[in-house]
Amino acid sequence: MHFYGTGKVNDARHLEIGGVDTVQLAAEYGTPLYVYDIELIRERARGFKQTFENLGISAQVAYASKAFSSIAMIQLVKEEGLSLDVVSGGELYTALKAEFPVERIHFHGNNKSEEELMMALEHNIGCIVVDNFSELELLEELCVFKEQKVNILLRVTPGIEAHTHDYILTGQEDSKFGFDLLNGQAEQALKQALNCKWMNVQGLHCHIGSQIFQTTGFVLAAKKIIGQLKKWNEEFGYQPPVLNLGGGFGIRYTEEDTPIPASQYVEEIVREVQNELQGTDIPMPEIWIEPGRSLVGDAGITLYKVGSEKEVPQVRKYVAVDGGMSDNIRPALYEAKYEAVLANRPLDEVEETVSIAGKCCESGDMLIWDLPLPKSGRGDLLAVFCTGAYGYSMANNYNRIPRPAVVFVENGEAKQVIKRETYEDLVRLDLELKEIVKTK
Ligand SMILES: Cc1ncc(COP(=O)(O)O)c(C=O)c1O
Ligand SMILES: N[C@@H](CCCC[NH3+])C(=O)O
Repeated sequence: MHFYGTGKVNDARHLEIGGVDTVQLAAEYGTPLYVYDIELIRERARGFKQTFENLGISAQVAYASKAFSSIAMIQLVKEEGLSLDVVSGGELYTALKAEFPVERIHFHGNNKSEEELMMALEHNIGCIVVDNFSELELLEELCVFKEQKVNILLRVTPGIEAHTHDYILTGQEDSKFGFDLLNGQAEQALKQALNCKWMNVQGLHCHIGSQIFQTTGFVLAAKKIIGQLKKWNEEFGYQPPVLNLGGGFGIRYTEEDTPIPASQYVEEIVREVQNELQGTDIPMPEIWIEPGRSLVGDAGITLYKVGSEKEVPQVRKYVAVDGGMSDNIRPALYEAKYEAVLANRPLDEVEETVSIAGKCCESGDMLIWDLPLPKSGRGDLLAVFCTGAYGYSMANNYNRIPRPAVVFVENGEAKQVIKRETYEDLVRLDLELKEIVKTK
C-alpha cells in the first residue's frame, strides 16, 4: 500500500493523515470530504524554493491556483512565501480576499475580459501574462486610458508536443494559447510591446502542458526560447529580466506513474538556460516556474461513503460511493487513474476486484475501474488518493449535488477551510418564475 505524506495506519487500524483519523474526519465533517495534508504542501513548496537557492538562482515559484484555489489555500501559499498564478477574475478575487501580496500575483488566461484586466490594473498586480494580439491591444488601450504602467510577460508557444494527454497539452503550434515563437508572431508582439511606453516587458512565458514526466520538453522549450532571445538580442538588443517556464511537473497517481523528483525538473531547466546563454552577453534572467499539481496533488485525498453495489455476473461488480464526477471529473475527462483503500480498515485482506462508480446520472461517472479491495459494504469509508489538484477546483453541481467540504490537517489537528454546500446554497441564485416575468 502506498501512502503519501503523513498518511499511515494508526493504532485503531484506520487510515490517518496529518495525525488525524480519517474515520473521525468523516464522522465530524461528513462525506464526500476533501482532506489536505498541508505539511506535504509546505514540504513541496520549500523544496522548490530550496532547489533554486542551492543553485544560486534568483527565482519566483508561483503556485498555479487553478489546481485548487480557496482563501485558506492562498493564505498557506502566502505563508510559504511563494508567488501566485491566477487565471481569472474569480481566482484574482480569491487572492485579494486572502490578502495575498499583489506584487507577487501573475495573471494568465487566453481571453481575459476588459473587466478582468481593469481589476488587475486597479489592484496593481505584479504582472500580466499577455496571451495574444487582441489582448495586447486591449491592455494598451486600458493603460493609456488609466495612464498606468504595467509589467507584462509574453506567453509563447514553442511548438513542442510533450508526452501527456492531448487535452492537457499547451505548448504545441496548434494551441489556443500564446504567440507562436518561431513563425514571427512572438517577435512582432515583443516589438509592439516594447514600443508601448505603458508596458514594461519583463520577459517571456511558456507552459508546455501538464502531468509531464520527462524533462526533455522543458529543456527543449528553454533551448528554443533562448535561440530566439539570442536573435532578438543581436537584432535589437532585447534582454529579458525574467524567463517563466511554467508548471506541468508530473506526479504519482498510481503505481504506473514514475515521476522524477521536482528538483530535477528545476535543475535541468536551469542548467539548459545557463548553457544556452554561455558565450552571449545576455545576463541570466530570473527564472519563474508555476507548479500547481506538484504542490497540492498528492497532498489531497477524498473520503467517500460506500453505498449501493451491483454485480454483473461474470463481468464486474460496481461499488457506488456518495460522490463521483461532481467532485472529481478527471477520470471522465482524461481517463485519469487513481488508487484507493478502505479508510476504516486499510489492513484487511484484498478479496475482490471492484469498480468504483459515482452517483451521477451518467454511465461515464466512474472513479476507478478494477480496484482490488476487501469485501466492502454500505457505510464503509473509501479513501481515494491524490485528489488534491483539479478535484475541488473542477467540482460542479451536476445533478444538483452539493460540493463537498474541504479540511486541512496538520500535526494532529483538523480545520475546515471550505464548508460543504447545502441544498439552500444550490438554489441561492435561482429566481422564481413569477419574478422573471415581473422583471421583463
Ligand atoms: C499557464 C499554466 N501554468 C501553470 C499550470 C499548472 O500546471 P500543473 O498543475 O500541471 O503544474 C498550468 C496548467 O496546466 C497552466 O496552464
Ligand atoms: N485540469 C487538468 C490540467 C489542466 C491544467 C491547466 N492548464 C487536470 O486535471 O489534469
